Amino acid sequence: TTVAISATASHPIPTTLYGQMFEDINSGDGGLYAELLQNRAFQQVAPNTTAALNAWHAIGSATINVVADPTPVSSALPNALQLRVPSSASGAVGFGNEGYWGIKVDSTWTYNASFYYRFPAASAQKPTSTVSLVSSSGDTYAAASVTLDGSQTTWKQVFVTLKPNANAPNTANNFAVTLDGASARGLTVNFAMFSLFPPTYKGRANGMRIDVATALAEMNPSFFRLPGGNNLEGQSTATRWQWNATVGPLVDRPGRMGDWGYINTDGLGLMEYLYWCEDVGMQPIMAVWAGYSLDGDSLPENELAPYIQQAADQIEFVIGDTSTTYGALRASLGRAEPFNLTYIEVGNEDFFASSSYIYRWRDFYGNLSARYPQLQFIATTYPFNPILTPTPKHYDNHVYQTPHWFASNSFFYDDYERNGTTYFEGEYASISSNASDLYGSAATGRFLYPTMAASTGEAAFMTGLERNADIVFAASYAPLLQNIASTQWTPDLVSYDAATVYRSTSYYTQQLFSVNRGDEYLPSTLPARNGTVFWSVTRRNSPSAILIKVSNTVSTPADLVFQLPLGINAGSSGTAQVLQGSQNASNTPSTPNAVTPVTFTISVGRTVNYSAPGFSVSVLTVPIA
Ligand SMILES: [NH3+][C@H]1C[C@H](O)[C@@H](O)[C@@H]1CO
Repeated sequence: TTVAISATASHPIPTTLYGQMFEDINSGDGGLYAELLQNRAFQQVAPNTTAALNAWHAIGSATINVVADPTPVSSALPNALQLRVPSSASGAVGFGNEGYWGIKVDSTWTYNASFYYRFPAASAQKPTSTVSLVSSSGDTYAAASVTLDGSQTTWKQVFVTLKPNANAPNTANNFAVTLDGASARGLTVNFAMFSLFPPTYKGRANGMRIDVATALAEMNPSFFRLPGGNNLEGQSTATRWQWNATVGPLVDRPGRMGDWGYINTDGLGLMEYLYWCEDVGMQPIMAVWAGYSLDGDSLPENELAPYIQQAADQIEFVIGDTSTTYGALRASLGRAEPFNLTYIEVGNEDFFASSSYIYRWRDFYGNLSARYPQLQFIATTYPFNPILTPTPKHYDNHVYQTPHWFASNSFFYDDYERNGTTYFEGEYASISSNASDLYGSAATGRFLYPTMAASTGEAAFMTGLERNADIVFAASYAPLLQNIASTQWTPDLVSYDAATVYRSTSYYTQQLFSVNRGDEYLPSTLPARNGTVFWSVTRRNSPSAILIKVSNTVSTPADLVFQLPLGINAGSSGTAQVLQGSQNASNTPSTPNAVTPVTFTISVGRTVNYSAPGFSVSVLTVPIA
């Protein structure tokens, strides 16, 4: 196939074209958010239940129980862990936390631990507690002593640093707090708001896990959609995500039952998201809750006002100057300067509640755009179905489909009317080989991890996003992250356990496109709409180059001859970065590097001759003078 490349760009590649969709779907707690202790503050649990002790266990003859403390550490955290030492105790007594399905012990790290304690009944005792990192088989990697003062009947926070003396061979390790039983007989001590942090990405306080954050940053993302997805919406109005519950001291954050079946600590809150965006160089695409929750309830129009106000307050917190109420709150939390914000997403997937969105959009958009005319608002129903007023300038399209669908819909946006509307392809992924059961199990075709069929299908679709980037301003694969020990949705772009990050074939696909996006689109001979090989050509300003992306979605190699535009001064060689594997090849925890990009030199003349291997994603870089 010969592909003639035009010298005249048709449209710029928006700087926002590639980014990330985030929500806590085992992606925040136990994932990107670096807190190592699970159920660290006994949030949203019923006292005196076994479930309240999730991830905690007693050590020695101690008994532990989650109690509703009569004088709680804060109104947000009513529960405490109560340790009772039997009168006959001897040896170590206390409790441990297993982390998020394990704790990585790294001897190069300094861990920061903290907790609150108080004695419900004053005691003359001043027992020494040992705070430690121990293997489940009893090896102590790090330990520090903290005296617990029996006269302390009100809450006192203590801090220790832990420096392991060795790397643990695996993640079967616990955080532990113990007393010497013999010297603590009969004592009762209450504890609250534990925390154990490793070093964080860019050293940010209350920040992100370095290895996961690094994998995400290495995609060169330009935006970060937050806080969801379904996890914005709540199973009910009462359990929706509320920005104001996620900012301020951790001890004041109540947490919430997330929409993926587990409690969110909200330690990763709005301010942490915004600092994260800055640390990586992304702009937020920030969602506001818009009156619909996943139980199917839409608020009636006459009840929207307080929620519109809460959304306005959320925006004020982000961009208000310090003379505003919530700009001042932000300043009081250490950040006087407003954050960068352009895009607001109004709700999530409101095609599930299109009829109420007619008034919900009208009122949320109407109020918020009047207050913040400089912001861009994104609607989440199907484009122009139903008709919304005022007419949205932007829509968020989502699609979960088969590899074949993606390869067959590379021209999805070519047929879109050019009427001033621009589109956010906010969630897309090849998730199953079974078109008639997309959301089924692995047994019926669901992908547990992306495969090369999935990734080349996505890449074919992405060449279409670049060709139509005059109306597509942003695109992101979803979901972004999963903890393989507790998964809510597959496949995901990046997977991890307590020790290791696994980059999928779709991760490398996203990375190849995002890192090599170029600045303007160069039209070229169109691929066949119903073909199997797809390409996109862009020009990059600095360093000056022509970038040719190719996806081959079938097993037979594709011989391509790219005719460089006349008048450009290409050198005699370029590079090819190629991700290639068999149809079902996949990077998994057992085969983490089955398919990784390789780079090699290609010869360049008036043409670039390239044979795209079967099931491959390629980026050809042709430097131009
Ligand atoms: N059902 C998907 C659509 C929703 O917006 C996300 O939360 C889910 C996983 O990406």
